[in-house]
Amino acid sequence: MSKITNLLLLMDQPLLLKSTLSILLISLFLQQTLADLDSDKQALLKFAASIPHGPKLNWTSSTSICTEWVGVTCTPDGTRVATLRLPGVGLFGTIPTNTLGKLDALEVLSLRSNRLTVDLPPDVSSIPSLHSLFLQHNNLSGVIPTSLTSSLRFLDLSYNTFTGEIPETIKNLTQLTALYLQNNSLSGLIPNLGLQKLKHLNLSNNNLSGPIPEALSTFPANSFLGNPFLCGLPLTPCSGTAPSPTPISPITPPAKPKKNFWEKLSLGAIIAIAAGGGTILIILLIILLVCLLRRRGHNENSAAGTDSKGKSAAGGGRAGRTDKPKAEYSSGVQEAERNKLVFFEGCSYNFDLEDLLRASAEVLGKGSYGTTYKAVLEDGTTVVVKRLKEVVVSKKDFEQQMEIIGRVGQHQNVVPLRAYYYSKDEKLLVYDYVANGSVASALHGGRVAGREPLDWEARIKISLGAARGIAHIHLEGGGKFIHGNIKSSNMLLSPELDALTSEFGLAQLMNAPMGPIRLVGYRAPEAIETKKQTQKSDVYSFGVFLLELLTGKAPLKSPGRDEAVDLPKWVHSVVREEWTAEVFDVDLLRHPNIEDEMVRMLQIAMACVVNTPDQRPKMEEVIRMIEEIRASESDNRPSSEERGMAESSGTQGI
Ligand SMILES: Nc1ncnc2c1ncn2[C@@H]1O[C@H](COP(=O)(O)OP(=O)(O)OP(=O)(O)O)[C@@H](O)[C@H]1O
Repeated sequence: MSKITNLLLLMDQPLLLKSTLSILLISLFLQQTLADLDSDKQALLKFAASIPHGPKLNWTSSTSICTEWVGVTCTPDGTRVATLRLPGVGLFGTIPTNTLGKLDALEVLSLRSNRLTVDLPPDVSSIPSLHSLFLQHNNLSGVIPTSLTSSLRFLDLSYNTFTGEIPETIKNLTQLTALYLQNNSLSGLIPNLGLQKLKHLNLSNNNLSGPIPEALSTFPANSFLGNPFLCGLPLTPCSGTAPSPTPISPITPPAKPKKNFWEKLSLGAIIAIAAGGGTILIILLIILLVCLLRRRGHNENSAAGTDSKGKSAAGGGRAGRTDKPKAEYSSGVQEAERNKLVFFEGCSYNFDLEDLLRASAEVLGKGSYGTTYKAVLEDGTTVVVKRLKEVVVSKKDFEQQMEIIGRVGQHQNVVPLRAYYYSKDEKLLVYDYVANGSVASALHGGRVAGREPLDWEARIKISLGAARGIAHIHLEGGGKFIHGNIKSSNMLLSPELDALTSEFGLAQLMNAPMGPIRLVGYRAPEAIETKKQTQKSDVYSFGVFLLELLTGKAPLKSPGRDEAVDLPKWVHSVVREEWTAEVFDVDLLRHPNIEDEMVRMLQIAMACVVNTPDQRPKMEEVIRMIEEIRASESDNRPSSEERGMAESSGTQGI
């Protein structure tokens, strides 16, 4: 406010005075921001000096906090520390007060998988801007602080030894989407958390008791398992005799058996068993030690780069955390760059590269631009990781392209790119995982259990969603931006059958900017000829996609299929004489009164695949034409409810 007043006052001053004062203000502002960053730096240096840690922490007062310090990233303007991620860096002992708590612009704090003990200082849990706090897998004890900052969206205190009750103040964390408190020693009742945004909850393996609040009954049972005295949905109903949660009437322990096995044995027998057992134990310990040493040797080799790329899943990562398979895509990630996963703004994921590399990964497919994996992280978060091959552009160009893709991805019909990683040897893209699969698998995947063919309404909805996604990419990407890879396996489906277009903007990064030869079925003739794609060639590919939806035929060769069909050519040949029903997917012909709409859609598709690029419609026109069909669909035909039983077998989506 005072700055604004100062500026207003300036308006009445002579020009020289104005400029002098402006410079003064700017320099004051700069001094302030430098002071803020310096105070963050001092707080972190004090933190590092007060807590024993491993050799990974390379923080020194002479190096740049924002660009050189391990685990630190700054705000985009470089004036404050925004995230601090120090997983598994050997932090040992108590989190010192008056250190991290001073980072009052901190948004993400991850100190997980260290050996932190004693309690969590309230000045850390109450940092005002903190939205994600990861302290899992430590030895933190004491009670959970009541002063948790209200901006928290993600709180993970699991695998510690916190005691006492879950603080009632958690109810005030209205932004909270994930709460992980499993594997602690928490007791007492679960507070009635009416948190609207809470999507992930795990309170398992504690000593919680009493009824599960109704607001939490929709979470799965494994959110609560391992608390012997919890009851109510989703666990077993509470009986009238459920033990009281308060310590006033302690739970009666079950009656002991009269005489146990050991009591029945003589002293001599016990000594003999103990001696034998001791020997076995020593042998087991030696075997375990040998295994550990061998495994360690293997890991060191991997870190030194002797592990070959392409192994399906190599052994685990850091010492002490060797139980998880390591994702294949981790092989080209350099040790020094492990914290350089670049997230886009607005992304609610809270993991770092370490997490991603430790995720269990399953190959979804090997596409033209690389291999695609489904990665499940330790906290259950599932994402898709695309490992790009043959990227030819410079790091700067790559980052610029990512910037556009990240920005353009913000649309309901586009699968957003959430993060990327770039190094000399490895380029990874992280997308949301879309569990419903692609239009390709819905159309050509056969009758997998519970999956019905897509009906006409679903296909119109998919066409419209896909068209809207592509139009958005064309518009928002800045005039000449193209999708470049339109095909049915890149059109994913939401549970409501909204089409989500994915993998756009990658052709520009690759060796063959025109895209792979196997995409030829979707490729516009001029794009094949000139090896150059345009928005008009995207329209052509979209036309082929529409023909695929109408005919049920795949324009690409796929496993188990001998021939790919040149759809535009085939449709031309069939309809040359007259528009004929033979073109349409037999699964569609079961539905009455839709021929007219299908023919109109066929006309749109054929307009998109005309040979002359300039004669093809723009995507906005395509949207308008499909919307008209959709409007007439609701005018002319009975609703699904009215069709009722007659069609019930054919109207489900997937
Ligand atoms: N975000 C996602 N969620 C769920 N499945 C996905 C996601 N992205 C891709 N897939 C699926 O993973 C599989 C492999 O994808 P990939 O992109 O590697 O191959 P492709 O689509 O056949 O080829 P291309 O690289 O040319 O796009 C495809 O079946 C695709 O539908």
